[in-house]
Amino acid sequence: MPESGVAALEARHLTLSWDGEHVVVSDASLRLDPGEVVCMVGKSGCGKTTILHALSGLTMPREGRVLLHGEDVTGRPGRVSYMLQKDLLLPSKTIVDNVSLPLVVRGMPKAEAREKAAPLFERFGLAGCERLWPSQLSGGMRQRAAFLRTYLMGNDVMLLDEPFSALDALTRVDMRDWYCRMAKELRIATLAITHDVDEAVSMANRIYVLEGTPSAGDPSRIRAELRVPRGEKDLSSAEFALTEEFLACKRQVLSLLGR
Ligand SMILES: Nc1ncnc2c1ncn2[C@@H]1O[C@H](COP(=O)(O)OP(=O)(O)OP(=O)(O)O)[C@@H](O)[C@H]1O
Repeated sequence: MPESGVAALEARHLTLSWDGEHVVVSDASLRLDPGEVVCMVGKSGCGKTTILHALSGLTMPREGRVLLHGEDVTGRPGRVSYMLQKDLLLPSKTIVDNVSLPLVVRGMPKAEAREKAAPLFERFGLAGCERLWPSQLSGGMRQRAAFLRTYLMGNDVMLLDEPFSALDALTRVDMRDWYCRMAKELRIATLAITHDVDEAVSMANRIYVLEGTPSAGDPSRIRAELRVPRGEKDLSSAEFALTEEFLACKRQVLSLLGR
């Protein structure tokens, strides 16, 4: 159940447009509670990334507000952690310098930033990788480094744009499990965009389904908010994906998407 207290991140009645004229997303309200993983699915071009931009403060909504732990952060970037589709690690920096970059950019001396990042390497499955170059890591390890850098960027709210899409199928399954465990332990509230319905249902506590075709003048809105019936057993995402409950929920999402 959503917690009754203040949401980690809340969007109230967002109406979004790129040019101030054409509405891409209309009246979208959503919330993330501390420590929960929420996914957002919808057809290509329906406005998922547009919503993440507004939630991250990179763009100003035409209408509506964004609240971070109850504080109005509408149009104020740098308050939540936002990870783009590509890992974008800088090839000329070691992993420790890549992940501590957000702290250095904010003015922290390099040595102090490295010290702050160091204890998290183990938790992010990167122990021993501090001095390696991005090219020496596998795709999954690079993605872990990107998660750690994103985590150091802000606070306990992560916005992820298709975080696992560049990984091979098996690595993706492992990474979903790892991410969900790690996010639960660190109480990171996550909103992840994915095109993969299996991924959404296997990872999320809740799923927002978007509908609409803004390019055809039909602004997107949140069609449904589904609670994923994960049960009390604390199954990993891979284990949950083998249950009847998973299949029933997947059918429901696919039907809402018109498939
Ligand atoms: N920088 C931009 N300037 C103008 N229009 C944009 C910009 N970015 C996106 N759009 C338009 O806004 C609409 C929503 O795009 P958005 O990228 O948010 O969709 P999406 O659901 O994330 O798509 P996908 O799943 O393909 O990544 C599209 O019609 C797109 O062409």
